[in-house]
Amino acid sequence: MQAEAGWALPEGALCLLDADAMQRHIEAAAQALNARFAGIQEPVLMLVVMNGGLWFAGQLLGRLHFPLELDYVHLSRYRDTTRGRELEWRTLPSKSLTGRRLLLIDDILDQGVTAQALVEHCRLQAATETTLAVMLEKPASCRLVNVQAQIVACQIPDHYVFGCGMDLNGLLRNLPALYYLPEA
Ligand SMILES: O=P(O)(O)OC[C@H]1O[C@H](OP(=O)(O)OP(=O)(O)O)[C@H](O)[C@@H]1O
Ligand code: HPA
Repeated sequence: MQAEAGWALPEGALCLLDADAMQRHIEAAAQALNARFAGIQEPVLMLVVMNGGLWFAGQLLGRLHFPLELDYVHLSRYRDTTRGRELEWRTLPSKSLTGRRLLLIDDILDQGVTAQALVEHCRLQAATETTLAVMLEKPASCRLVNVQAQIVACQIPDHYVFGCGMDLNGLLRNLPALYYLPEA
């Protein structure tokens, strides 16, 4: 099966959301963020959760109309597999979070372990306020811990998804649409 010239999808891969649908969901999320931060004076510190949050953050950036600074954090649980394991902190933000209004940008809220650890880190660093924005949210029944996203671009069923910044065994993050393998 071929998504577009040059991209060979794995056998059995199905499209969950095409590129146009993804852009519509991202536009709606950008509008929700613009409404949430309308009129702020102090810049929001936007923290991209690498690697998966990079694509969503890139899609959002040109659509956000409030003052912001950009930084990133790198956490990893899946490490080129489709199963979450222990959380590894790879890179902490370079800017101080103390007293800052934070906007965390991640690709997906799945079991919630990554997001919960990050939100807790921000709380311990005495951030003034933390907003978690995710591109995709799986059903609450997937969560191992209690954590909520304030902005969700799109709700999806419980499949391992890839494309739009998310990998399948380390690859295919550059697909502009969202795919899944029914048996994975
Ligand atoms: O809700 P959870 O079950 O904790 O999973 C969500 C996290 O898992 C993925 O990161 P991953 O460990 O795959 O690293 P990556 O972003 O570099 O692919 C994804 O980008 C989220 O950060
Ligand atoms: N796809 C890609 N990365 C992920 C997923 C997923 O479904 N869940 C957690 N990290």
